[in-house]
Amino acid sequence: MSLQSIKYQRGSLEILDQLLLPVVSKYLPVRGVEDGWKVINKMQVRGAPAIAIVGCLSLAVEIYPEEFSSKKSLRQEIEGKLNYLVSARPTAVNMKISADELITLANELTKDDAITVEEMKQRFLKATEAMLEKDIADNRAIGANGAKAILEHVAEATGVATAGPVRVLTHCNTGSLATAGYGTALGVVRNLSELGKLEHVYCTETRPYNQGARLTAYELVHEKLPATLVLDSMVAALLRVKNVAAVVVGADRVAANGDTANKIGTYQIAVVAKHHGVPFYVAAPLTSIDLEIPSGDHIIIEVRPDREMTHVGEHRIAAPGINCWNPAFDVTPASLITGIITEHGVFKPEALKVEITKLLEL
Ligand SMILES: CSC[C@H]1O[C@H](OP(=O)(O)O)[C@H](O)[C@@H]1O
Repeated sequence: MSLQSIKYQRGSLEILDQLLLPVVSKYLPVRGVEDGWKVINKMQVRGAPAIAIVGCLSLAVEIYPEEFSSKKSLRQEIEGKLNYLVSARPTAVNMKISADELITLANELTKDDAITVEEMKQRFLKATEAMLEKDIADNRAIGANGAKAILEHVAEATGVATAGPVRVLTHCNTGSLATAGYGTALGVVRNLSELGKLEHVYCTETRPYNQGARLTAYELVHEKLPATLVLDSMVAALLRVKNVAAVVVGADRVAANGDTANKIGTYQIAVVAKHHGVPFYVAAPLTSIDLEIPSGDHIIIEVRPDREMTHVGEHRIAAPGINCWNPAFDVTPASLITGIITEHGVFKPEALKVEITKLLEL
């Protein structure tokens, strides 16, 4: 059984079909952009960073064997196909940010008379391929920064010099199955474990797609981490009786003021964490932070098919004819977020825009 969500070599891309996990581990070929759009839209691959990487690599495998008559035609192909891929799922910003960066690269190479059309294609392929290793490196940095921040917060809150092993709660799936590897919020959990500082991790089932029950639990059991699955409805009771030291979740789009769109259910977990005085952290690479939108009010929330709620596989679990509301995400206001964990450090929401702007100007 594999935890590798993406398998790529130049000219070939496969994704682990996450709709079949954890029962069946099956890889699907992605032969081009149309396949890429479909596997993202159907959530056969999901997770903000993985969406961007699979989307961009689907274009890489499509143009790899092609000959282009001019740099202009290659640039037009790159721009048109990347903008199409952005439409596969609207909430996560990673695909949009990656598309904009690669289109900027294509424009720069088009203008550079010293670059041939074949050299331009090779430079584009290398730029998309670099996303894989960069994502893993970013996630390892997020893991280390997040574990340090949580342990420091707990030490200060409990008046000890060094915090002992801690219990944490996470939501949805933010691990190797949502990224190129190691994960964001689950990367923080992995780093705590590597430090010998993970007493226990609780993961929510995360209805209706069940990313927690099917994917996060799968990753945690696979790595033999001390973990317990809880229902989404159990979070308040869990925080009241189980001495959870911190909550750490992922992000699909963080606005400039720190408001964060993440899997549906995140907002209510943040409210419950506030009530119980439990610090609430968001783990997000810079590729999930959208400084172009001022607040979470501007984030488009994807609404998915009713069937995801009314059925588990082919088995109907809801009364025929009932209306459904199935937003895939909600927005947690910055006021409920203790810190935003990035590969460059952990930032207070109110400091995010200034700090990220400084980083981007470097
Ligand atoms: C590092 S994954 C970020 C984010 O993506 C997941 O959503 P989905 O499974 O619908 O793609 C979830 O919101 C994770 O927190």
